[in-house]
Amino acid sequence: MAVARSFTIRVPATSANIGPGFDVVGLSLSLHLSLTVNLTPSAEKSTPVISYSGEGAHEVPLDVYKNLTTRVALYVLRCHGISTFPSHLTLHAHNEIPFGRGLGSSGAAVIAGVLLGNELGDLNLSTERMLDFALMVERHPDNVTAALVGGFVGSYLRELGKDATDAASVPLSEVLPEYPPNAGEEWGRDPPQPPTGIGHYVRFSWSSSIKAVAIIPRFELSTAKARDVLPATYTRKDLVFNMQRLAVLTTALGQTPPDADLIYEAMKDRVHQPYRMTLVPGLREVTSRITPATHAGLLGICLSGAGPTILALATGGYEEIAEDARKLFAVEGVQVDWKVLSVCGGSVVDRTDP
Ligand SMILES: Nc1ncnc2c1ncn2[C@@H]1O[C@H](COP(=O)(O)OP(=O)(O)O)[C@@H](O)[C@H]1O
Ligand SMILES: N[C@@H](CCOP(=O)(O)O)C(=O)O
Repeated sequence: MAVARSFTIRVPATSANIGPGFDVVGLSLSLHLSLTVNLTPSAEKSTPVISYSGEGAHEVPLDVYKNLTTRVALYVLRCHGISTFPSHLTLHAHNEIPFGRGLGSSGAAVIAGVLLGNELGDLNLSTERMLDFALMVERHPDNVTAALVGGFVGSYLRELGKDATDAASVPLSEVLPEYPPNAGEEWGRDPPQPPTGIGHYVRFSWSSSIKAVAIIPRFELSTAKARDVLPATYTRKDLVFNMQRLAVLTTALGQTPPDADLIYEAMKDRVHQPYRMTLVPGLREVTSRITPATHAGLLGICLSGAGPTILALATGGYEEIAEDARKLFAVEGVQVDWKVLSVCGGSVVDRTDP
């Protein structure tokens, strides 16, 4: 019988897009989802026990077949021929990442699940392979890549051949079935294996003088809903507008001292933010009225991920930026909380001997 062991998994929050980099760039930020995992292998079968504290505690399912993290872990295990969780598994999640605010809570839950599956199955998967698994669930690479590898990261999805495209396009319900097999039965169909090498990434430099002020409205906006408002096609003018800015931004945020004139303009976007204005009252006012001219220290300001959080990148003046954003949101009837965050490292697994 395997020996008892425990380990922890720590995954950061992320802010995706940073203005023009829709579905391309992400930043890992200093709020974390932490899992403490204990295993006391035993011949007796038992269902894993999950406990949970922090953000989302009142709404997150504690059933392993419904919880996003454990469903992803089970998907990874099943793809390696392991159809159940080990017996006597207890899992405590402590979460600092608010749900549905554009700070990558679901991406963090998915990465935590991939890391959990990798550890429980002793699979020794490479970072690239773990990314493949994450991308079968969260199908835009910006959050999951930044959450896994950390820092300021750009990524693309490889163009897949027909078979690999079909494999990567199976419905989420087949990747993550929400039900266990009946007692004594096996799972039905084999889970869809991720194609190899779906996502590719590069880490950009990040100036350590820059902090991120997250202004977090007290309402949730699901990423799915915020993607539904986006158009299917764009004009060449709008695409060129974004590509010009993104090319400059990825280098400008690594320079010390950062150039506010360059960055403020380079964080503008025409691909997602204009369409999401209707979903985030106050977005237009906050992003247009808080500028380097009105707020010393501000470099640029944008919607964080799919929103509703607004991310201000700055070298100082954090409280003034956040409090003025709070007042602008209040005019629209939106209450907010705010935090000053640092760009941090990626996910960490800490194995401790019992
Ligand atoms: N730690 C977690 N454990 C389980 N499910 C989670 C966790 N974090 C997020 N989720 C799920 O992801 C949903 C939020 O995802 P999404 O709409 O993409 O917003 P965002 O990723 O911007 O926070 C939550 O409502 C919840 O269902
Ligand atoms: N590129 C995605 C990013 C979604 O990030 P989230 O943190 O809101 O889940 C998008 O803009 O839809």
